[in-house]
Amino acid sequence: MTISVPATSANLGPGFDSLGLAVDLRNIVEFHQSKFFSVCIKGEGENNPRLKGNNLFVSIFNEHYDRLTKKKQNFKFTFYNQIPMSRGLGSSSAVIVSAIASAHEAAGIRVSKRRILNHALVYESHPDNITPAVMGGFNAATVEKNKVFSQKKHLPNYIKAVVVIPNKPISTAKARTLLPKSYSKENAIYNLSHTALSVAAFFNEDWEILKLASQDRFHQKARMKSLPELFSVQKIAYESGALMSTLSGSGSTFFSMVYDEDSAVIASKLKQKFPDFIVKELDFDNDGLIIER
Ligand SMILES: Nc1ncnc2c1ncn2[C@@H]1O[C@H](COP(=O)(O)OP(=O)(O)OP(=O)(O)O)[C@@H](O)[C@H]1O
Ligand SMILES: N[C@@H](CCO)C(=O)O
Repeated sequence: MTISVPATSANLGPGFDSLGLAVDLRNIVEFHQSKFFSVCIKGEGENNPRLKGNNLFVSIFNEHYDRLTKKKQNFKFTFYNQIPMSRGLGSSSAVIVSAIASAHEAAGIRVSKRRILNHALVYESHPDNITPAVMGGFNAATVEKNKVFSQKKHLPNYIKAVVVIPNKPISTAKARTLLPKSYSKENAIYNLSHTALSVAAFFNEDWEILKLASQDRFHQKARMKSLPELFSVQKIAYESGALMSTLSGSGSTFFSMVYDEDSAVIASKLKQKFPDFIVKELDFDNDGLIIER
């Protein structure tokens, strides 16, 4: 059985805890029943001894497998990880979604994507990463009574993502403590109107308005101060022709949306200016969670 889940970029500027999209960078897990429990990791996290034992995936998998089957069973898991951890590309969401989907498959229970998404909400209370991780594409999402309500837009292949991944991990939990406890009415209206405009722009494929629509007053500045090079990353991305350029999730990655034809030039300028950071040109992902039986 193979389960794969894409990386995601959340917030997209003003849409704090509500907007997100999926990019074509995946964590894949293969597993089968076995006499002994074992974990083999290839790619991101392969040198991290903490992931070899009862990691986030394994604990969520066991919780759901035990609940669904009322049985204990050992599995051999092999992970092929492409999503860098704690860089704002939704590594935790990918792991959560993958573990829940894997447990249902292992138990022989077919379940809808919507139900997997609602289970994921138990482990990550904001829906902006878990929704595109499950559904793919661009998503606007909210939570009511412990359920995710979301709308998806398929992203066309003539736009691409350019992500700049600094060598500094940022924990989401810690990055959330940097934010103000309250916002002024003026700033709340600013973010509300820019989020509304962003959603309309995505659904109408009006990419040129995103530079303006994706401005934010809730979280980016406070978080970017912990890695001030990000202000230059954003400036260079815009000078080179990016359609929008925003902190990805809680950072440290910076996400830019670009026209396909500009992608190589923008990525090469960013690589030249930030040789210590990883720069990747990525397609958007419209599939989300994929289960191969
Ligand atoms: N491949 C993995 N295997 C097991 N656990 C993982 C894996 N990737 C991430 N995690 C867990 O998720 C944590 C990182 O989650 P965190 O929310 O801080 O970052 P992120 O999801 O990468 O960023 P963001 O939510 O801003 O997009 C790690 O410390 C680890 O506990
Ligand atoms: N909306 C979340 C995304 C990171 O998981 C945040 O910015 O804290």
